[in-house]
Amino acid sequence: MRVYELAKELGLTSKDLLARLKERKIEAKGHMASLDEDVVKLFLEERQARTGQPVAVAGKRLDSASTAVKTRKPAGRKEKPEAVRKPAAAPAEAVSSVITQPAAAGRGKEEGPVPEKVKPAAPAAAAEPESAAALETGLKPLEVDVPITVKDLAEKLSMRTSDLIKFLMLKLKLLANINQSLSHEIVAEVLKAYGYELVLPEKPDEIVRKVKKAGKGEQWKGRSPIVTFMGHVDHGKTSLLDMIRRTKVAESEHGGITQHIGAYEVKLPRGRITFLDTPGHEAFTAMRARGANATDIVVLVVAADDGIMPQTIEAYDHAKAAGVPIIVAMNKIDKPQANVDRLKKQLGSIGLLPEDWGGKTIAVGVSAKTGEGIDHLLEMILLEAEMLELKAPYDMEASGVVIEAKMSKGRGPVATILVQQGVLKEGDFVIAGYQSGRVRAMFNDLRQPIEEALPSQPVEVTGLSGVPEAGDHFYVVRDERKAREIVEQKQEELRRQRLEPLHKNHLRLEDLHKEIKAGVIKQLNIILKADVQGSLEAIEDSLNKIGSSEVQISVMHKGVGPINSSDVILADASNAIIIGFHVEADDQAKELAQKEDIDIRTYRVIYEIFNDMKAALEGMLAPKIKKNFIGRAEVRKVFRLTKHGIVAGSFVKKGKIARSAQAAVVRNGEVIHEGKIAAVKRFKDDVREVAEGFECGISLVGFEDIKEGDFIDAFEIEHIARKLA
Ligand SMILES: Nc1nc2c(ncn2[C@@H]2O[C@H](COP(=O)(O)OP(=O)(O)OP(=O)(O)O)[C@@H](O)[C@H]2O)c(=O)[nH]1
Repeated sequence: MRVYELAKELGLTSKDLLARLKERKIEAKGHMASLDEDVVKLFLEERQARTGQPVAVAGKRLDSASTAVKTRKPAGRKEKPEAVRKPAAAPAEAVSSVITQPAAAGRGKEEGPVPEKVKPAAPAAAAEPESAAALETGLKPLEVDVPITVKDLAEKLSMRTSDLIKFLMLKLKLLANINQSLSHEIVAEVLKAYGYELVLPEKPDEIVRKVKKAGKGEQWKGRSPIVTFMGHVDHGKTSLLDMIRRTKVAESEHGGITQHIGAYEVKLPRGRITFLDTPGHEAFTAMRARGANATDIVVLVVAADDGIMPQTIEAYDHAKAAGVPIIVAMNKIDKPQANVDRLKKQLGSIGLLPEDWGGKTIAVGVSAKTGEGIDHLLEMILLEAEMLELKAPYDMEASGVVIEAKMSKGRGPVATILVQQGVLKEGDFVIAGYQSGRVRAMFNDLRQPIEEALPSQPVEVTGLSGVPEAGDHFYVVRDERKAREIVEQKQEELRRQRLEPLHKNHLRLEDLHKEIKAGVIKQLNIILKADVQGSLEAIEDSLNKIGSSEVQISVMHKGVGPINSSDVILADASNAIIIGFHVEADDQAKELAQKEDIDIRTYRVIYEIFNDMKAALEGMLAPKIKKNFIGRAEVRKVFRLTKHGIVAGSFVKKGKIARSAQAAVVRNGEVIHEGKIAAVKRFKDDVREVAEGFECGISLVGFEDIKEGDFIDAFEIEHIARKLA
């Protein structure tokens, strides 16, 4: 862990922390200096003594089995289900907080968990209590592979299916049929009511990975840094990568034009660098969300003639969320319009003040056209890499991540993979995502056949049974029979996942208090989108005032414009809530948010945001009103009728438009009006609602400025009972 990271964790500036280190005669050269694990532990323990905050570090791993320092992963909720994560720290309520149906919010503790007529019978396969954690909660562990259908769960609990359905309906307010599959959160809730604690069986992958986890006995050696370029469109990522490849790879002993495999290595006198050619920050975050942390350093490319643009900030936030060090490449300095000073000032304004201006960010002027500054940039990358002291175990079976994969006509499935640990050898049997196979041939980035690939080395492999996905993990399995078994089980798992269970993974404001109480989160992550820059600042200012020593709001990303899918992906990866002020989510984002279960809240008034967030943080009450989207109509023609005033001749594109609903008028992605619907008409008749695919006339109360091309979104307002702490 480095000085600035620990400082951030402790809520200090790097300068303050350096001063404290100095007081204790602990040597640290600057904010980038690496700290001894014992030092980190010391500071964290002191904090614990002071504040009671556990000795845990957000998002960072302290790699040592010996130290008592625990790791907390901010985005880890998805991978680690409540019940297995920490039964002792996540008691009853934490589990019950994750039920999808908002109606469940009104459930009180006083309601007994076991329905009157549904008496639990002894389960068929209850395991013996094995852990001290289990003893504390008084629940018996029961292994259930989730998702599981209602029918199978009933069988497991030796109860009648109809009784389980009744229980789900009465107690969890879930309507489920017997073939409905239930997510682990719901299963955990059911089990708890019957005196059991959900224990998930180990996944085949995990078993193998556990065996493969590098131990102390392994031989750890240095490895080269893996670098990703990110930035605004057209700022020159591809050109820079090309320039580096042309000048550096072609210069190397092999010469000639190189083959593009989505990643390549550059050899320099001081060391090697692996460049990943990912298509953008969304891919970067999507990979990270799947646990494929394939990047050590991000180079943020900003064109010096254009300056910082929305996607620059987006890329920066994605890199920041990943906790990856950032180097800025100020590109296109050959252009007469390039203004490096202006760019440095802008960088300062977003928290990336360059070193030569007194800041901490390495910012290098480059030109992908003339090659100026490229050597310096590479040098800086290597310098940063040295600070990171990147290491990997070598003498073990290889594992890593798939960068890209495709089906080749002549060669079958071809995957570019990045070895992260161990040495991959020709003939190794590998599992990659849902595919497996023996490595038939391997090629380096120059398309030369090789027999071995070392950590940090990108290679193209052939021989897999099918095409894996980018971000999939791969690993070598010695026992081929076992490997096939694992792949079969994984495919079965995939099949079950596709059953799309009723589930809930992400944080909703309503759950916040319980999560805080359970010690699961201490920070409410927010992604903020607004129609204008001024509002962003005002909202962030007011949000910053809410936090207490116990809980805080952290704005992970903010930007002007509609909520897009990149925001949703970031929210997914960082377990954030999205807040829109005078903006709506675009269709893609809405769909993705629904799929990933991301909470998107839109507001018209700043103090409502403030109030909701404050209430949420205090854990006093859930927001009282919830807007449920029910449909969208596109305005095709606007009429004026003598009796009814302005009527929007519309076509219902999605869902339905109901007379009783609340309406929002959306123009160019921005909400310009919200209010009641006055009437919905089919031809001349007033109707209660109009369904998808039909035309209708809509008039709104107190709003006549409707235009062709506007959208009218209909919402049903749901009142949710207040919950007290
Ligand atoms: N003059 C000048 N032009 C550059 C430089 N770098 C890139 N360009 C030009 O800028 C344009 C965009 O460059 P790309 O490399 O495609 O930009 P990109 O960031 O990869 O763009 P996307 O992949 O679309 O996100 C191209 O026309 C390049 O020729 C540079 O240093 N100087």
